[in-house]
Amino acid sequence: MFEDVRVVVFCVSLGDYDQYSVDGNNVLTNKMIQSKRLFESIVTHPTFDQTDFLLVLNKFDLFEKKIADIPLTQCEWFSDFHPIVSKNQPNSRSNKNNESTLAQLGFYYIAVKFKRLFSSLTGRNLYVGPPVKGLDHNSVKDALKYAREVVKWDEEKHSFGFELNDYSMYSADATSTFSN
Ligand SMILES: Nc1nc2c(ncn2[C@@H]2O[C@H](COP(=O)(O)OP(=O)(O)OP(=O)(O)O)[C@@H](O)[C@H]2O)c(=O)[nH]1
Repeated sequence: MFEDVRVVVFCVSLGDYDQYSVDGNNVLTNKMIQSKRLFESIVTHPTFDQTDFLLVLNKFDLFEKKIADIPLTQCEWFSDFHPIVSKNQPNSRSNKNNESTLAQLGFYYIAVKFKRLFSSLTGRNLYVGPPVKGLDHNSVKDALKYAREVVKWDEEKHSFGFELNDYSMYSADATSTFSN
């Protein structure tokens, strides 16, 4: 842990929502819930009380395949995920009609979950990058580029002395799509 960190990049595997492993107390726990607990402990650490956080949701390729067969509600934290998906392409990975796929809706829902959690714990805004496919070099590059933008916005905020709007491309503003 370093004290001069400008932005903390917190990485979560989207495929963890139906995975379980034994936690520190020897209890079999959902891996997304484990990530949530780690997230809670890190974002509330006094070292980071002025630090921006960027959430990177990884393994989107696996998530696209998995969510077609295994409902997101498998994870207790996501029990209120009831998306309205077009009958024409409920699980499609293509997006020909500009309609969101189930995986995109799931991604967005998880991003909002983390954003609300972060804001309830810190009173600040969590940045969320675009979905990442870790095996795709360009996808990782885009996530890192986004992290640099967050640092740049933070510098501008301080030099101009005003609060920037939430530039996060998956901001919590459009949360009406989902119930909380
Ligand atoms: N398909 C896919 N594989 C990925 C992606 N990102 C990383 N991996 C692969 O995932 C493997 C390691 O990642 P994890 O299994 O998450 O590593 P870990 O956190 O040590 O493992 P767990 O604690 O078991 O989750 C490597 O084989 C990576 O190549 C991704 O976005 N998509």
